[in-house]
Amino acid sequence: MTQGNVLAWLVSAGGWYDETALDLQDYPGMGQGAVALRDLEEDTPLFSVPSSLLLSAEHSDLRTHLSSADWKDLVDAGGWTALIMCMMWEDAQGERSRWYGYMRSLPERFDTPMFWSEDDLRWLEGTDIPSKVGKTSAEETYKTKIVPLLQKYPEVFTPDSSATHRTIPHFSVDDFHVQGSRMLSRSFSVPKETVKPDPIGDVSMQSAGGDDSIEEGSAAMDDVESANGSVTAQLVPQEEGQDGGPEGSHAEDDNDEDEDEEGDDDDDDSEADLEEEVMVPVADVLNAAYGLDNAHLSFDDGRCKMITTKRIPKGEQIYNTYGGPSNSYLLRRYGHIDALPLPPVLLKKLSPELRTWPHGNIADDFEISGKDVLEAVVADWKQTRKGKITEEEDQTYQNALLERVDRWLEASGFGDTFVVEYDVEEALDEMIPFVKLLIMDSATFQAGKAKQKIPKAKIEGDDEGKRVIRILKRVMDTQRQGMGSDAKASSL
Ligand SMILES: C[S@@+](CC[C@H](N)C(=O)[O-])C[C@H]1O[C@@H](n2cnc3c(N)ncnc32)[C@H](O)[C@@H]1O
Repeated sequence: MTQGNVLAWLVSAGGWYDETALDLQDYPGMGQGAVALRDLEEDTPLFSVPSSLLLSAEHSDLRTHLSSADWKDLVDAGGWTALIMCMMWEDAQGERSRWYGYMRSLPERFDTPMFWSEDDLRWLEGTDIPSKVGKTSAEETYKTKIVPLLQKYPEVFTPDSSATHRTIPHFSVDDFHVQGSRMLSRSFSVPKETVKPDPIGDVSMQSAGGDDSIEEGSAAMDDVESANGSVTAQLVPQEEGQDGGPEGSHAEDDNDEDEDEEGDDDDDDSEADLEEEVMVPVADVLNAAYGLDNAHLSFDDGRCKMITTKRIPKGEQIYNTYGGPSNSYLLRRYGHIDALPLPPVLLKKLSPELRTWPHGNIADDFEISGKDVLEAVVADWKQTRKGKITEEEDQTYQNALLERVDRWLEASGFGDTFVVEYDVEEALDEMIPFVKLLIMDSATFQAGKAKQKIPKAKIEGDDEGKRVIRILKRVMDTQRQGMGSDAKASSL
């Protein structure tokens, strides 16, 4: 089945779409997308998907084939492991799966860095992307959580003879990556009540997991309260830079940000406990580009409904929103970037050579780790001492810095990563006090500690101010050098 007739499948499975309003077609560089077949006014319903067709760990019948304990283990593996396993299983069910037509429409190949060669990945060095791809941790999850189940339940995990639509072997590690990537680039986060255990399927009551036991990742899509009170969902990150994915379970990385989406971080309980990661058939055929969204998915009356949010002239593409994330996020999860004309106010901030290609993504950012700042402070200190430092002095200095880092983490309300956007003010408001705290003399540090104070984000023209600027410049230079050397290495 092609994506074109996933619409026909939707109707046959109990969904609805307005065949006078939209169809699917290929868009160069984007894959398939939806096109308006006539002028569409704002608030025009395009299609609706009953909640029973949302593909979630709760809705899949897989759990009825495992013992309660094994299902619970799978769910407790965190993140999206259970859903990815269910997707592998549903795909291998062939015609027996309720989602057969949908599964057949999903891509098997992706352009995301997860599938790049080592050589190509070198182009990303100096960015935060390689550390977040998490291929190794995904494969570890596959080995420790998936393989034991495949071995224990060989009949359950034998593909049906009708499941011939795949080129990648069912239940292989490649399948795990493919389903994980499908999920990363297409899943929605919906209110948990939308995905109650299957209302029409034959899910048994033996699940040990139950609704609340599914660990959620932070949302791939954001749920917000719409004007009419229904809950809406976007294919987006909850907040900029908070990314990751199925990968605690599947693929992403081991860093803090991703722990959220992996569901490993239970501290952030409120959203996670209320939301469930699901695949919403057909809603995920819509592409997105910054500022072009003209339709939105909402949940109302037990159905997901795609509705236009603007007038869409006949022949125009119908876009959802992925929430306007940065290009690094887009590339990692979706395999593409937004390269739109940058507004003059941002262009002015770029160096002349960057202005020669005046395109980009206004949500772009990059991360500077506290460790990089620390290293710049140490390098600056060594330079001012002209290298005349004993090992003992070095140790004492580094220990003092660590105490200050602890103080920063306790008292500043900020973390140990600084996110720099086009508007650098916010990052500087965090980095300047951090650097000042690291370089201040011991008496001032102790006095500030006693008064529970953190330095202000203000630079004076005195020696301290000059030193702060020198250190920040060093941090930026180091970042830039990292990128330059990657490009050189890659072109060899
Ligand atoms: C939710 S799916 C949309 C349907 C997809 N085009 C397809 O053919 O299945 C998201 C994927 O569509 C593609 N895509 C979406 N928006 C895009 C854009 N603005 N530019 C390039 N590719 C885009 C990316 O491959 C992304 O991973």
